[in-house]
Amino acid sequence: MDTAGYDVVVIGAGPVGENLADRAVQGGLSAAVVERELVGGECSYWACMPTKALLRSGAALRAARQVPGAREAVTGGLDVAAVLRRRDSFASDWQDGGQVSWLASAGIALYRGHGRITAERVVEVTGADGVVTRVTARHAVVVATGSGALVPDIEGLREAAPWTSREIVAAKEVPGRLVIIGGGVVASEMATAFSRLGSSVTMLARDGVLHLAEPFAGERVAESLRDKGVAVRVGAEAGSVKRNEDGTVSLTLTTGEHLDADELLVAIGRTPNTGDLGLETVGLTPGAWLAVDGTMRVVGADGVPVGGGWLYAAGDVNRRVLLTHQGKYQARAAGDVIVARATGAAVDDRDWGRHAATADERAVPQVVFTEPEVASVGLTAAGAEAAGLRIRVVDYDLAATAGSALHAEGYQGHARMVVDEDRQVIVGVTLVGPDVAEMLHAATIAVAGEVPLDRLWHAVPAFPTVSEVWLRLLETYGR
Ligand SMILES: Cc1cc2nc3c(=O)[nH]c(=O)nc-3n(C[C@H](O)[C@H](O)[C@H](O)COP(=O)(O)OP(=O)(O)OC[C@H]3O[C@@H](n4cnc5c(N)ncnc54)[C@H](O)[C@@H]3O)c2cc1C
Ligand SMILES: NC(=O)c1ccc[n+]([C@@H]2O[C@H](COP(=O)([O-])OP(=O)(O)OC[C@H]3O[C@@H](n4cnc5c(N)ncnc54)[C@H](O)[C@@H]3O)[C@@H](O)[C@H]2O)c1
Repeated sequence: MDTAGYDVVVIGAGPVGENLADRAVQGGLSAAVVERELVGGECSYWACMPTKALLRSGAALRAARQVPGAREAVTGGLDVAAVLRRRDSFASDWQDGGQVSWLASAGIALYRGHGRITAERVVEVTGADGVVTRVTARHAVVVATGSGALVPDIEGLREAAPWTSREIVAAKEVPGRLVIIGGGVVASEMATAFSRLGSSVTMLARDGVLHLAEPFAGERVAESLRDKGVAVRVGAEAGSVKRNEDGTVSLTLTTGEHLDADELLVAIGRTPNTGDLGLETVGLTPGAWLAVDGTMRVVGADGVPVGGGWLYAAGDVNRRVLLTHQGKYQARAAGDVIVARATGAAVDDRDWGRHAATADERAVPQVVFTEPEVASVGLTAAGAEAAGLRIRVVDYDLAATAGSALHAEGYQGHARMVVDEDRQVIVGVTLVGPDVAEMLHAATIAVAGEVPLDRLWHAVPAFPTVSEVWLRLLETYGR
Protein backbone atom coordinates (compact mmCIF):
# COMPACT_ATOMS: atom_id res chain seq x y z
CA MET A 1 0.00 0.00 0.00
CA ASP A 2 1.33 3.46 -0.92
CA THR A 3 1.75 5.79 2.04
CA ALA A 4 2.10 9.56 2.19
CA GLY A 5 2.27 12.05 5.05
CA TYR A 6 1.06 15.66 5.46
CA ASP A 7 0.54 18.04 8.33
CA VAL A 8 -3.19 18.18 7.64
CA VAL A 9 -5.45 15.72 5.81
CA VAL A 10 -8.93 16.92 4.85
CA ILE A 11 -11.62 14.44 3.82
CA GLY A 12 -13.99 16.16 1.37
CA ALA A 13 -13.01 18.84 -1.15
CA GLY A 14 -16.21 20.87 -1.07
CA PRO A 15 -15.98 24.61 -0.49
CA VAL A 16 -15.19 24.02 3.18
CA GLY A 17 -12.48 21.39 2.73
CA GLU A 18 -10.78 23.41 -0.01
CA ASN A 19 -10.74 26.58 2.09
CA LEU A 20 -9.51 24.83 5.18
CA ALA A 21 -6.62 23.17 3.35
CA ASP A 22 -5.75 26.52 1.77
CA ARG A 23 -5.67 28.21 5.15
CA ALA A 24 -3.37 25.52 6.54
CA VAL A 25 -1.00 25.90 3.58
CA GLN A 26 -1.06 29.71 3.92
CA GLY A 27 -0.01 29.17 7.53
CA GLY A 28 3.03 27.17 6.44
CA LEU A 29 1.71 23.60 6.84
CA SER A 30 1.41 20.92 4.17
CA ALA A 31 -2.09 19.72 3.32
CA ALA A 32 -3.88 17.09 1.26
CA VAL A 33 -7.56 16.79 0.40
CA VAL A 34 -9.40 13.55 -0.34
CA GLU A 35 -12.36 13.75 -2.74
CA ARG A 36 -14.56 10.90 -3.97
CA GLU A 37 -16.59 12.88 -6.54
CA LEU A 38 -15.96 16.36 -7.91
CA VAL A 39 -13.54 18.84 -6.38
CA GLY A 40 -15.77 21.78 -5.43
CA GLY A 41 -18.46 19.71 -3.70
CA GLU A 42 -22.22 20.03 -3.62
CA CYS A 43 -22.25 23.84 -3.74
CA SER A 44 -20.47 24.11 -7.08
CA TYR A 45 -22.30 21.42 -9.04
CA TRP A 46 -25.64 20.57 -7.39
CA ALA A 47 -26.52 23.39 -5.00
CA CYS A 48 -25.69 27.11 -4.67
CA MET A 49 -24.29 27.92 -8.10
CA PRO A 50 -26.61 25.99 -10.45
CA THR A 51 -29.75 26.80 -8.43
CA LYS A 52 -29.01 30.49 -8.51
CA ALA A 53 -28.35 30.25 -12.25
CA LEU A 54 -31.76 28.58 -12.68
CA LEU A 55 -33.38 31.42 -10.72
CA ARG A 56 -31.52 34.45 -12.05
CA SER A 57 -33.01 34.66 -15.56
CA GLY A 58 -36.57 34.66 -14.21
CA ALA A 59 -35.64 37.32 -11.65
CA ALA A 60 -34.13 39.52 -14.36
CA LEU A 61 -37.24 39.12 -16.51
CA ARG A 62 -39.49 40.00 -13.58
CA ALA A 63 -37.36 43.06 -12.84
CA ALA A 64 -37.55 44.31 -16.43
CA ARG A 65 -41.32 43.83 -16.48
CA GLN A 66 -41.68 46.01 -13.36
CA VAL A 67 -40.12 49.08 -14.97
CA PRO A 68 -42.06 51.00 -17.65
CA GLY A 69 -39.85 51.65 -20.63
CA ALA A 70 -37.97 48.39 -20.08
CA ARG A 71 -41.25 46.46 -19.85
CA GLU A 72 -42.16 47.37 -23.45
CA ALA A 73 -38.88 45.89 -24.67
CA VAL A 74 -39.73 42.49 -23.20
CA THR A 75 -41.68 40.72 -25.87
CA GLY A 76 -41.43 37.08 -24.87
CA GLY A 77 -41.10 34.66 -21.97
CA LEU A 78 -38.08 32.83 -20.64
CA ASP A 79 -35.95 30.90 -23.14
CA VAL A 80 -35.90 27.63 -21.21
CA ALA A 81 -33.09 26.05 -23.24
CA ALA A 82 -30.92 29.14 -22.70
CA VAL A 83 -31.62 29.10 -18.97
CA LEU A 84 -30.60 25.43 -18.75
CA ARG A 85 -27.45 26.12 -20.80
CA ARG A 86 -26.47 28.95 -18.45
CA ARG A 87 -27.10 26.61 -15.51
CA ASP A 88 -24.81 24.01 -17.16
CA SER A 89 -22.07 26.56 -17.52
CA PHE A 90 -22.38 27.65 -13.86
CA ALA A 91 -22.09 23.97 -12.90
CA SER A 92 -18.90 23.89 -15.05
CA ASP A 93 -20.65 21.15 -17.06
CA TRP A 94 -20.04 18.95 -14.01
CA GLN A 95 -16.28 18.93 -14.70
CA ASP A 96 -13.86 19.89 -11.95
CA GLY A 97 -10.76 20.73 -14.02
CA GLY A 98 -10.82 24.39 -12.94
CA GLN A 99 -10.94 23.56 -9.25
CA VAL A 100 -8.28 20.84 -9.59
CA SER A 101 -5.95 23.44 -11.17
CA TRP A 102 -6.71 25.82 -8.32
CA LEU A 103 -5.75 23.15 -5.75
CA ALA A 104 -2.44 22.63 -7.55
CA SER A 105 -1.78 26.38 -7.67
CA ALA A 106 -2.53 26.62 -3.94
CA GLY A 107 -0.03 23.85 -3.17
CA ILE A 108 -2.65 21.38 -1.91
CA ALA A 109 -2.27 17.67 -2.75
CA LEU A 110 -5.34 15.84 -4.08
CA TYR A 111 -6.21 12.18 -3.50
CA ARG A 112 -9.18 11.00 -5.52
CA GLY A 113 -11.27 8.32 -3.87
CA HIS A 114 -13.34 7.50 -0.82
CA GLY A 115 -11.64 8.46 2.43
CA ARG A 116 -12.01 6.47 5.65
CA ILE A 117 -10.41 7.00 9.05
CA THR A 118 -8.71 3.73 10.04
CA ALA A 119 -6.71 4.80 13.09
CA GLU A 120 -5.54 7.92 14.93
CA ARG A 121 -4.46 10.47 12.25
CA VAL A 122 -4.66 7.83 9.50
CA VAL A 123 -6.95 8.05 6.45
CA GLU A 124 -7.17 5.35 3.82
CA VAL A 125 -8.27 6.40 0.37
CA THR A 126 -9.90 3.84 -1.91
CA GLY A 127 -9.67 4.94 -5.54
CA ALA A 128 -12.16 4.09 -8.28
CA ASP A 129 -9.78 1.28 -9.34
CA GLY A 130 -9.88 -0.21 -5.83
CA VAL A 131 -6.30 0.77 -5.05
CA VAL A 132 -5.90 1.91 -1.45
CA THR A 133 -3.49 4.65 -0.38
CA ARG A 134 -2.72 5.41 3.25
CA VAL A 135 -2.43 9.13 4.01
CA THR A 136 -1.28 10.10 7.48
CA ALA A 137 -1.57 13.45 9.24
CA ARG A 138 1.07 14.84 11.58
CA HIS A 139 -1.29 17.37 13.17
CA ALA A 140 -4.94 17.09 12.14
CA VAL A 141 -7.52 15.15 10.16
CA VAL A 142 -10.50 17.26 9.15
CA VAL A 143 -13.88 15.83 8.18
CA ALA A 144 -15.50 18.17 5.63
CA THR A 145 -17.69 15.58 3.94
CA GLY A 146 -20.85 17.69 3.80
CA SER A 147 -24.39 16.39 3.66
CA GLY A 148 -26.79 14.62 1.31
CA ALA A 149 -30.53 14.87 0.76
CA LEU A 150 -32.69 13.27 3.43
CA VAL A 151 -35.38 10.93 2.09
CA PRO A 152 -38.04 10.22 4.72
CA ASP A 153 -39.68 6.88 5.47
CA ILE A 154 -42.79 7.34 3.37
CA GLU A 155 -44.34 4.16 1.94
CA GLY A 156 -43.01 3.51 -1.57
CA LEU A 157 -40.96 6.71 -1.68
CA ARG A 158 -37.46 5.23 -2.04
CA GLU A 159 -38.64 2.63 -4.58
CA ALA A 160 -40.18 5.49 -6.60
CA ALA A 161 -36.69 7.00 -6.99
CA PRO A 162 -37.81 10.59 -6.42
CA TRP A 163 -35.74 13.57 -7.44
CA THR A 164 -33.63 15.10 -4.68
CA SER A 165 -31.92 18.48 -4.91
CA ARG A 166 -29.24 16.85 -7.08
CA GLU A 167 -31.59 15.66 -9.81
CA ILE A 168 -33.70 18.79 -9.99
CA VAL A 169 -30.67 21.05 -10.07
CA ALA A 170 -29.19 19.08 -12.98
CA ALA A 171 -32.54 18.48 -14.79
CA LYS A 172 -32.29 18.33 -18.57
CA GLU A 173 -36.03 18.82 -19.04
CA VAL A 174 -38.74 20.72 -17.22
CA PRO A 175 -41.44 18.34 -15.92
CA GLY A 176 -45.01 19.24 -16.85
CA ARG A 177 -46.39 18.50 -13.37
CA LEU A 178 -43.99 18.70 -10.43
CA VAL A 179 -44.91 17.79 -6.85
CA ILE A 180 -42.54 18.94 -4.11
CA ILE A 181 -42.47 17.42 -0.64
CA GLY A 182 -41.16 20.14 1.69
CA GLY A 183 -41.67 23.82 2.39
CA GLY A 184 -38.15 24.90 3.29
CA VAL A 185 -35.47 26.70 1.36
CA VAL A 186 -34.86 24.15 -1.41
CA ALA A 187 -38.59 23.57 -1.90
CA SER A 188 -39.36 27.30 -2.09
CA GLU A 189 -36.49 28.12 -4.46
CA MET A 190 -37.22 25.19 -6.76
CA ALA A 191 -40.98 25.93 -6.78
CA THR A 192 -40.04 29.46 -7.86
CA ALA A 193 -37.58 28.32 -10.54
CA PHE A 194 -39.67 25.55 -12.06
CA SER A 195 -42.96 27.44 -12.03
CA ARG A 196 -41.15 30.19 -13.97
CA LEU A 197 -39.74 27.56 -16.35
CA GLY A 198 -43.24 26.24 -17.06
CA SER A 199 -43.94 23.40 -14.61
CA SER A 200 -47.29 23.14 -12.91
CA VAL A 201 -46.07 22.89 -9.31
CA THR A 202 -47.72 21.52 -6.17
CA MET A 203 -45.89 22.08 -2.89
CA LEU A 204 -46.70 19.85 0.07
CA ALA A 205 -45.55 22.18 2.84
CA ARG A 206 -46.38 20.10 5.90
CA ASP A 207 -44.95 22.63 8.36
CA GLY A 208 -45.58 25.78 6.32
CA VAL A 209 -43.44 27.78 3.88
CA LEU A 210 -40.03 28.90 5.24
CA HIS A 211 -41.45 28.35 8.70
CA LEU A 212 -38.19 29.09 10.50
CA ALA A 213 -38.03 32.64 9.08
CA GLU A 214 -40.05 35.63 10.31
CA PRO A 215 -43.72 34.73 9.67
CA PHE A 216 -44.23 37.56 7.13
CA ALA A 217 -41.45 36.11 4.95
CA GLY A 218 -43.10 32.73 4.44
CA GLU A 219 -46.52 34.36 4.03
CA ARG A 220 -45.30 36.65 1.25
CA VAL A 221 -43.39 33.90 -0.55
CA ALA A 222 -46.41 31.55 -0.35
CA GLU A 223 -48.72 34.30 -1.62
CA SER A 224 -46.41 35.06 -4.54
CA LEU A 225 -46.06 31.36 -5.43
CA ARG A 226 -49.85 31.06 -5.42
CA ASP A 227 -50.08 34.11 -7.70
CA LYS A 228 -47.79 32.24 -10.11
CA GLY A 229 -50.15 29.26 -10.09
CA VAL A 230 -48.26 27.08 -7.60
CA ALA A 231 -50.59 25.00 -5.43
CA VAL A 232 -49.11 25.66 -1.98
CA ARG A 233 -50.66 23.06 0.30
CA VAL A 234 -49.78 24.00 3.87
CA GLY A 235 -50.27 21.08 6.27
CA ALA A 236 -50.43 18.50 3.48
CA GLU A 237 -48.39 15.33 3.96
CA ALA A 238 -47.61 12.46 1.59
CA GLY A 239 -48.77 9.08 2.92
CA SER A 240 -47.58 6.83 0.10
CA VAL A 241 -45.92 7.14 -3.30
CA LYS A 242 -45.83 4.96 -6.41
CA ARG A 243 -43.83 5.26 -9.63
CA ASN A 244 -46.10 4.14 -12.49
CA GLU A 245 -45.00 2.14 -15.54
CA ASP A 246 -45.23 5.20 -17.76
CA GLY A 247 -42.77 7.02 -15.49
CA THR A 248 -45.33 9.26 -13.81
CA VAL A 249 -45.72 9.34 -10.03
CA SER A 250 -48.89 8.87 -7.98
CA LEU A 251 -49.12 10.14 -4.42
CA THR A 252 -51.70 9.49 -1.77
CA LEU A 253 -51.82 12.12 0.93
CA THR A 254 -52.44 11.19 4.56
CA THR A 255 -55.99 12.50 4.05
CA GLY A 256 -56.55 9.92 1.30
CA GLU A 257 -56.46 12.48 -1.51
CA HIS A 258 -54.69 11.37 -4.73
CA LEU A 259 -52.22 13.43 -6.77
CA ASP A 260 -50.50 12.56 -10.05
CA ALA A 261 -47.29 14.13 -11.27
CA ASP A 262 -44.62 13.76 -13.91
CA GLU A 263 -41.90 14.16 -11.28
CA LEU A 264 -41.57 14.30 -7.52
CA LEU A 265 -38.95 16.31 -5.61
CA VAL A 266 -38.13 15.50 -1.98
CA ALA A 267 -36.68 18.54 -0.17
CA ILE A 268 -37.06 18.02 3.55
CA GLY A 269 -33.56 18.63 4.85
CA ARG A 270 -30.16 16.94 4.92
CA THR A 271 -28.33 13.95 6.36
CA PRO A 272 -24.59 13.96 7.19
CA ASN A 273 -22.08 12.18 4.93
CA THR A 274 -20.59 10.16 7.77
CA GLY A 275 -22.03 6.70 7.08
CA ASP A 276 -18.89 5.07 5.73
CA LEU A 277 -16.12 7.17 7.21
CA GLY A 278 -14.60 4.82 9.80
CA LEU A 279 -16.02 6.85 12.69
CA GLU A 280 -16.40 3.67 14.73
CA THR A 281 -12.59 3.38 14.85
CA VAL A 282 -12.51 6.54 17.00
CA GLY A 283 -15.53 5.67 19.13
CA LEU A 284 -18.10 7.75 17.21
CA THR A 285 -21.36 6.65 15.60
CA PRO A 286 -21.38 6.18 11.82
CA GLY A 287 -24.12 8.18 10.11
CA ALA A 288 -24.36 10.78 12.88
CA TRP A 289 -23.70 14.53 12.71
CA LEU A 290 -20.33 15.40 14.25
CA ALA A 291 -20.47 17.55 17.37
CA VAL A 292 -17.61 20.04 17.68
CA ASP A 293 -16.18 22.46 20.23
CA GLY A 294 -15.65 26.16 19.56
CA THR A 295 -12.56 25.52 17.42
CA MET A 296 -14.22 22.73 15.37
CA ARG A 297 -12.53 19.83 17.18
CA VAL A 298 -14.81 16.79 17.15
CA VAL A 299 -16.05 15.98 20.64
CA GLY A 300 -17.51 12.77 22.02
CA ALA A 301 -20.70 12.43 24.07
CA ASP A 302 -18.69 13.66 27.09
CA GLY A 303 -17.91 16.94 25.30
CA VAL A 304 -14.18 16.14 25.30
CA PRO A 305 -12.16 16.34 22.05
CA VAL A 306 -11.81 12.88 20.51
CA GLY A 307 -8.35 11.32 20.80
CA GLY A 308 -6.91 14.39 22.48
CA GLY A 309 -7.88 16.80 19.69
CA TRP A 310 -6.46 15.66 16.31
CA LEU A 311 -9.90 15.29 14.65
CA TYR A 312 -11.81 18.34 13.36
CA ALA A 313 -15.11 18.74 11.47
CA ALA A 314 -16.21 21.80 9.51
CA GLY A 315 -19.08 22.72 7.20
CA ASP A 316 -22.43 20.97 6.82
CA VAL A 317 -21.20 17.81 8.57
CA ASN A 318 -21.05 19.51 12.00
CA ARG A 319 -24.62 20.84 11.59
CA ARG A 320 -23.79 24.26 13.01
CA VAL A 321 -25.08 26.10 9.93
CA LEU A 322 -25.77 24.44 6.57
CA LEU A 323 -24.58 27.28 4.34
CA THR A 324 -21.48 27.58 2.16
CA HIS A 325 -20.33 30.99 3.41
CA GLN A 326 -20.68 29.95 7.03
CA GLY A 327 -18.83 26.67 6.41
CA LYS A 328 -16.00 28.60 4.75
CA TYR A 329 -15.92 30.93 7.75
CA GLN A 330 -15.53 27.89 10.02
CA ALA A 331 -12.80 26.66 7.67
CA ARG A 332 -10.83 29.89 8.09
CA ALA A 333 -11.08 29.69 11.89
CA ALA A 334 -10.28 25.96 12.02
CA GLY A 335 -7.44 26.18 9.47
CA ASP A 336 -5.86 28.98 11.47
CA VAL A 337 -6.25 27.21 14.82
CA ILE A 338 -4.68 24.03 13.43
CA VAL A 339 -1.70 26.15 12.34
CA ALA A 340 -1.58 27.84 15.77
CA ARG A 341 -1.63 24.52 17.63
CA ALA A 342 0.95 23.00 15.26
CA THR A 343 3.35 25.91 15.70
CA GLY A 344 2.76 26.53 19.39
CA ALA A 345 1.21 29.96 18.79
CA ALA A 346 -1.51 31.31 21.09
CA VAL A 347 -5.05 30.12 20.48
CA ASP A 348 -7.70 32.86 20.58
CA ASP A 349 -11.01 31.05 20.98
CA ARG A 350 -12.77 33.80 22.92
CA ASP A 351 -16.07 35.09 21.48
CA TRP A 352 -15.25 36.86 18.20
CA GLY A 353 -11.62 35.71 18.51
CA ARG A 354 -9.63 34.68 15.42
CA HIS A 355 -10.04 30.98 16.15
CA ALA A 356 -13.74 30.96 17.06
CA ALA A 357 -16.71 30.90 14.66
CA THR A 358 -18.88 33.08 16.91
CA ALA A 359 -20.99 34.42 14.05
CA ASP A 360 -22.45 30.91 13.64
CA GLU A 361 -24.46 31.60 16.79
CA ARG A 362 -25.11 35.34 16.44
CA ALA A 363 -24.95 36.63 12.89
CA VAL A 364 -25.68 34.11 10.15
CA PRO A 365 -26.73 35.80 6.91
CA GLN A 366 -28.90 33.97 4.40
CA VAL A 367 -30.64 34.89 1.19
CA VAL A 368 -33.49 32.76 -0.10
CA PHE A 369 -33.71 33.56 -3.80
CA THR A 370 -37.48 33.31 -4.08
CA GLU A 371 -39.82 36.00 -5.39
CA PRO A 372 -39.77 38.12 -3.26
CA GLU A 373 -36.27 37.45 -1.98
CA VAL A 374 -35.86 36.81 1.74
CA ALA A 375 -32.62 38.21 3.19
CA SER A 376 -32.03 37.71 6.88
CA VAL A 377 -29.31 37.80 9.50
CA GLY A 378 -29.24 36.97 13.18
CA LEU A 379 -32.29 36.19 15.24
CA THR A 380 -35.96 36.34 14.38
CA ALA A 381 -38.21 37.98 16.96
CA ALA A 382 -39.34 34.54 18.13
CA GLY A 383 -35.74 33.32 18.28
CA ALA A 384 -34.65 36.34 20.32
CA GLU A 385 -37.52 35.86 22.75
CA ALA A 386 -36.68 32.17 23.07
CA ALA A 387 -33.09 33.20 23.86
CA GLY A 388 -34.43 35.26 26.78
CA LEU A 389 -33.62 38.69 25.32
CA ARG A 390 -35.70 41.76 26.15
CA ILE A 391 -36.45 42.94 22.64
CA ARG A 392 -38.31 45.52 20.64
CA VAL A 393 -39.47 44.66 17.13
CA VAL A 394 -39.46 47.46 14.56
CA ASP A 395 -41.29 46.97 11.26
CA TYR A 396 -41.29 49.14 8.15
CA ASP A 397 -42.96 48.92 4.75
CA LEU A 398 -40.11 48.64 2.22
CA ALA A 399 -42.40 50.03 -0.48
CA ALA A 400 -42.55 53.34 1.39
CA THR A 401 -39.06 54.50 0.41
CA ALA A 402 -38.34 56.68 -2.60
CA GLY A 403 -35.69 54.19 -3.71
CA SER A 404 -38.09 51.25 -3.86
CA ALA A 405 -40.70 53.26 -5.79
CA LEU A 406 -38.02 54.09 -8.35
CA HIS A 407 -36.63 50.56 -8.36
CA ALA A 408 -39.85 48.93 -9.57
CA GLU A 409 -43.50 49.74 -10.21
CA GLY A 410 -45.66 48.13 -7.58
CA TYR A 411 -42.66 47.32 -5.39
CA GLN A 412 -43.82 45.35 -2.35
CA GLY A 413 -41.64 44.48 0.59
CA HIS A 414 -41.19 44.51 4.30
CA ALA A 415 -38.33 45.10 6.72
CA ARG A 416 -37.96 44.11 10.35
CA MET A 417 -35.24 44.77 12.86
CA VAL A 418 -35.08 43.15 16.27
CA VAL A 419 -33.42 45.32 18.92
CA ASP A 420 -31.89 44.00 22.12
CA GLU A 421 -33.24 46.67 24.48
CA ASP A 422 -30.68 46.01 27.19
CA ARG A 423 -27.64 46.41 24.94
CA GLN A 424 -29.21 48.85 22.40
CA VAL A 425 -27.94 46.79 19.46
CA ILE A 426 -29.67 45.02 16.59
CA VAL A 427 -29.71 41.22 16.97
CA GLY A 428 -31.71 40.37 13.85
CA VAL A 429 -32.85 41.82 10.53
CA THR A 430 -35.17 40.37 7.89
CA LEU A 431 -35.76 42.05 4.54
CA VAL A 432 -38.37 40.69 2.14
CA GLY A 433 -38.76 42.20 -1.30
CA PRO A 434 -37.46 42.24 -4.86
CA ASP A 435 -33.67 42.45 -5.11
CA VAL A 436 -33.02 42.80 -1.37
CA ALA A 437 -30.18 40.23 -1.47
CA GLU A 438 -27.48 42.83 -2.03
CA MET A 439 -28.78 44.91 0.89
CA LEU A 440 -28.09 42.18 3.40
CA HIS A 441 -24.45 42.86 4.14
CA ALA A 442 -25.18 46.20 5.81
CA ALA A 443 -27.43 44.32 8.22
CA THR A 444 -24.77 41.65 8.77
CA ILE A 445 -22.22 44.32 9.69
CA ALA A 446 -24.67 45.95 12.11
CA VAL A 447 -25.43 42.62 13.82
CA ALA A 448 -21.92 41.09 13.84
CA GLY A 449 -20.37 44.46 14.74
CA GLU A 450 -22.94 45.02 17.50
CA VAL A 451 -23.06 48.62 16.33
CA PRO A 452 -24.87 50.72 18.96
CA LEU A 453 -28.12 52.23 17.69
CA ASP A 454 -26.98 55.77 18.49
CA ARG A 455 -23.95 55.27 16.21
CA LEU A 456 -26.09 53.71 13.45
CA TRP A 457 -27.84 57.08 13.14
CA HIS A 458 -24.57 58.32 11.67
CA ALA A 459 -24.54 55.62 8.96
CA VAL A 460 -26.56 57.64 6.48
CA PRO A 461 -28.12 55.70 3.59
CA ALA A 462 -27.67 57.29 0.16
CA PHE A 463 -30.73 58.87 -1.44
CA PRO A 464 -32.68 57.51 -3.31
CA THR A 465 -31.83 53.89 -2.54
CA VAL A 466 -33.94 51.14 -0.99
CA SER A 467 -31.36 51.17 1.83
CA GLU A 468 -33.08 54.31 3.11
CA VAL A 469 -35.20 51.82 5.00
CA TRP A 470 -32.37 51.84 7.59
CA LEU A 471 -33.17 55.48 8.41
CA ARG A 472 -36.90 54.74 8.51
CA LEU A 473 -36.37 51.81 10.88
CA LEU A 474 -34.32 54.02 13.21
CA GLU A 475 -36.89 56.83 13.04
CA THR A 476 -39.64 54.35 13.84
CA TYR A 477 -37.63 53.11 16.82
CA GLY A 478 -37.09 56.69 17.96
CA ARG A 479 -34.02 58.52 19.13
C1 LIG B 1 -30.17 22.81 -3.59
C2 LIG B 1 -29.26 23.51 -2.63
C3 LIG B 1 -28.98 24.86 -2.79
C4 LIG B 1 -28.14 25.51 -1.91
N1 LIG B 1 -27.92 26.84 -2.07
C5 LIG B 1 -27.11 27.49 -1.22
C6 LIG B 1 -26.85 28.88 -1.38
O1 LIG B 1 -27.37 29.53 -2.27
N2 LIG B 1 -26.00 29.48 -0.52
C7 LIG B 1 -25.40 28.79 0.50
O2 LIG B 1 -24.64 29.39 1.26
N3 LIG B 1 -25.63 27.47 0.68
C8 LIG B 1 -26.46 26.81 -0.15
N4 LIG B 1 -26.68 25.47 0.01
C9 LIG B 1 -25.93 24.77 1.07
C10 LIG B 1 -24.51 24.43 0.57
O3 LIG B 1 -24.57 23.68 -0.62
C11 LIG B 1 -23.76 23.64 1.64
O4 LIG B 1 -23.84 24.32 2.88
C12 LIG B 1 -22.29 23.49 1.24
O5 LIG B 1 -22.16 22.78 0.03
C13 LIG B 1 -21.54 22.75 2.35
O6 LIG B 1 -20.19 22.64 1.99
P1 LIG B 1 -19.29 21.44 2.55
O7 LIG B 1 -17.93 21.65 1.97
O8 LIG B 1 -19.47 21.32 3.99
O9 LIG B 1 -19.94 20.12 1.92
P2 LIG B 1 -20.17 19.66 0.42
O10 LIG B 1 -20.31 20.80 -0.50
O11 LIG B 1 -21.28 18.67 0.51
O12 LIG B 1 -18.82 18.93 0.04
C14 LIG B 1 -18.42 17.74 0.67
C15 LIG B 1 -17.50 16.98 -0.25
O13 LIG B 1 -17.02 15.84 0.44
C16 LIG B 1 -16.99 14.74 -0.46
N5 LIG B 1 -17.03 13.51 0.36
C17 LIG B 1 -18.01 13.08 1.18
N6 LIG B 1 -17.65 11.94 1.81
C18 LIG B 1 -16.40 11.64 1.37
C19 LIG B 1 -15.49 10.60 1.64
N7 LIG B 1 -15.76 9.64 2.54
N8 LIG B 1 -14.30 10.59 1.00
C20 LIG B 1 -13.99 11.57 0.10
N9 LIG B 1 -14.81 12.60 -0.20
C21 LIG B 1 -16.00 12.63 0.43
C22 LIG B 1 -18.22 14.94 -1.32
O14 LIG B 1 -18.10 14.25 -2.54
C23 LIG B 1 -18.20 16.45 -1.50
O15 LIG B 1 -17.47 16.84 -2.64
C24 LIG B 1 -27.54 24.80 -0.84
C25 LIG B 1 -27.80 23.43 -0.67
C26 LIG B 1 -28.66 22.79 -1.55
C27 LIG B 1 -28.94 21.32 -1.36
N1 LIG C 1 -30.33 30.12 -0.62
C1 LIG C 1 -29.81 29.37 0.33
O1 LIG C 1 -29.12 29.85 1.23
C2 LIG C 1 -30.07 27.89 0.34
C3 LIG C 1 -30.76 27.30 -0.71
C4 LIG C 1 -31.04 25.95 -0.64
C5 LIG C 1 -30.61 25.20 0.45
N2 LIG C 1 -29.93 25.81 1.45
C6 LIG C 1 -29.53 25.04 2.63
O2 LIG C 1 -29.65 23.67 2.41
C7 LIG C 1 -30.26 23.04 3.52
C8 LIG C 1 -31.29 22.05 3.06
O3 LIG C 1 -32.46 22.71 2.55
P1 LIG C 1 -33.88 22.01 2.66
O4 LIG C 1 -34.89 22.91 2.04
O5 LIG C 1 -33.76 20.61 2.20
O6 LIG C 1 -34.10 21.93 4.23
P2 LIG C 1 -34.83 22.94 5.23
O7 LIG C 1 -34.42 22.49 6.56
O8 LIG C 1 -34.65 24.35 4.82
O9 LIG C 1 -36.38 22.66 5.02
C9 LIG C 1 -36.92 21.39 5.16
C10 LIG C 1 -38.43 21.52 5.26
O10 LIG C 1 -39.02 20.23 5.20
C11 LIG C 1 -39.96 20.09 6.24
N3 LIG C 1 -40.00 18.67 6.59
C12 LIG C 1 -39.13 17.99 7.38
N4 LIG C 1 -39.47 16.69 7.41
C13 LIG C 1 -40.56 16.54 6.63
C14 LIG C 1 -41.35 15.42 6.26
N5 LIG C 1 -41.08 14.19 6.70
N6 LIG C 1 -42.40 15.64 5.43
C15 LIG C 1 -42.66 16.89 4.97
N7 LIG C 1 -41.94 17.99 5.29
C16 LIG C 1 -40.90 17.81 6.12
C17 LIG C 1 -39.45 20.99 7.35
O11 LIG C 1 -40.47 21.40 8.19
C18 LIG C 1 -38.88 22.15 6.55
O12 LIG C 1 -39.86 23.11 6.25
C19 LIG C 1 -30.84 24.12 4.39
O13 LIG C 1 -30.29 24.02 5.68
C20 LIG C 1 -30.49 25.41 3.74
O14 LIG C 1 -29.85 26.29 4.63
C21 LIG C 1 -29.67 27.14 1.42
